[in-house]
Amino acid sequence: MTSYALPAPHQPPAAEPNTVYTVASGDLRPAANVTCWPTQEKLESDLAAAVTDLGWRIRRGHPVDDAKGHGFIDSQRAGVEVFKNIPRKAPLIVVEAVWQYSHHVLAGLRSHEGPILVVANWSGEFPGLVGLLNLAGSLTKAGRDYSVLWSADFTDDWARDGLRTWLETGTLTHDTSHVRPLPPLPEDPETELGVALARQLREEKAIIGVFDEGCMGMYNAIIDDELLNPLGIYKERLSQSALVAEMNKVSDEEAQAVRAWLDHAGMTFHTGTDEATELTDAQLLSQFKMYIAALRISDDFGLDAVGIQYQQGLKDTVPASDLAEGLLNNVQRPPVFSRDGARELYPGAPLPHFNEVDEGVAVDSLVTNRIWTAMGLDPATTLHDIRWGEEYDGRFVWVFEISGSVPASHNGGYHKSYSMRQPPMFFPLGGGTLSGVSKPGEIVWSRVFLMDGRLHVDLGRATSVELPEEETRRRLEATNHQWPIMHAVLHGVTRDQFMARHRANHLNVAYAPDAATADKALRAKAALFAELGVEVHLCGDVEL
Ligand SMILES: C[C@H](O)[C@@H](O)[C@@H](O)C(=O)CO
Repeated sequence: MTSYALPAPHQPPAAEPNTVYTVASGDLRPAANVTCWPTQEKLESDLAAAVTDLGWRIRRGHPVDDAKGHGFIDSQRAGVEVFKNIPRKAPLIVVEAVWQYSHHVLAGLRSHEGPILVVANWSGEFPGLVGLLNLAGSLTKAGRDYSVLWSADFTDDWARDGLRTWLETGTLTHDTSHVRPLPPLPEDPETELGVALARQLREEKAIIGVFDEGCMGMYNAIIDDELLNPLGIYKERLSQSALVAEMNKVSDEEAQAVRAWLDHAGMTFHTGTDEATELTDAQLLSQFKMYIAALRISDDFGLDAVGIQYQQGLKDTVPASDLAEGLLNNVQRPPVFSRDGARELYPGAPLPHFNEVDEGVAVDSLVTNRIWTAMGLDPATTLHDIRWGEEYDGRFVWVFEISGSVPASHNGGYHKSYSMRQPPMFFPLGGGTLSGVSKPGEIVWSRVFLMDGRLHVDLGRATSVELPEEETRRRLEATNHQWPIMHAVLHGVTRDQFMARHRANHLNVAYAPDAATADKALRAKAALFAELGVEVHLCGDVEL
């Protein structure tokens, strides 16, 4: 008999027959959880109706907290506790109408032994589809099997059939026949360029600056050094507090000069005076200080790309990082000098910025910057959230909409770009966006992701299309009108194929002047990644 205080083994409850358990992962920010809760309730009741009609019972795995005003799992700890009371082998549905932090549920999902389904409502109102895609990417990285499903309200046959299949078999497979492995590439100038740039990267190495790794539970967005370093890419781990310290050293005059440059370039700032709900001149001044500080620290550390987490910690300290991020990603941007004024920093070039410190985006932005620059193209690149989409005029047109900024060239220049206050529920201290409607044109889209312990990249082609002003407005109002939007038509990939395959909430986009050049740039990118040992997948109609 031991005298030690042995913990009593935990006994999860046994699964009940014909019962499906549900959990809902939320944001960390109470304002977001409370605001989004009615929409989540509606999705949960739609789903429950469908599950019940199929002859199953639904049981919520955790109660609604009346004092908090919502029923979301709002921290990793809360998730760990919830999963203690969920039968290990029961079928489990993660239900998401909102942007959620995957790490709230990842610990529980990793050790869950029953089938897992992640569902979201096909709606732009809140980033629920974005939440689903992040969890899918995170589970893929974790090597945990799961299925996914989406529907406007779970009354349609497609969703009900899918639900039935998952309930009966524990798995749901979608058509992903649009994905194929990279065939041998032709020996041409694009392949030569991709291979040469890959070798340069591996030999000469690059450094990405990461201001506080691991944003909003995005486990999929952290690439281990062991997988990153063989590409020639190394992380410089930086603290957001150093960024604030550096911001405090920037003078008001320097920040005002950035504002004056942008005013002169024709950018519109929608300002007011109420700090709580409007964009103010003071918020903007702080954002320009961040832009200057980020460049100075990047110069100090010799960075080739930089990412600012912002959404934890910094969101309670200074206004949004987005405006700085959009500026960094553009070729034409307000000049910034070293502290002694002697040198312009990164003159005439973007410093690729990866929003939300998504390291898959970091790798992608870095190589895109190099390929596009070498080809003499505009290297401005950005990530977008895969937010939502609907048919327009017989085509499925995606709403790609990142939560705050794109390089101005994507909007057709600063004179077509505007800045609006970030939504208070996510951004208590405000700050402006760098928004606009992405110009029509040919694009290459891509996503670097982790699967089976390896790096992969999906590559495809798309067209950014122009929609009538009224339809653009409708789409903005149906989502976040403050954020930059791209109307994207993917080449040879249906809505459901894309949703089924994509392993992240983000994708990268870069423009080319015409279709033939976009195909060439994609080819160079494929060659570069293949040379680096990244597994390349071509998605949809891709001309090699
Ligand atoms: C402000 C929100 O938290 C956003 O950051 C979120 O919707 C995302 O963009 C996730 O990619």
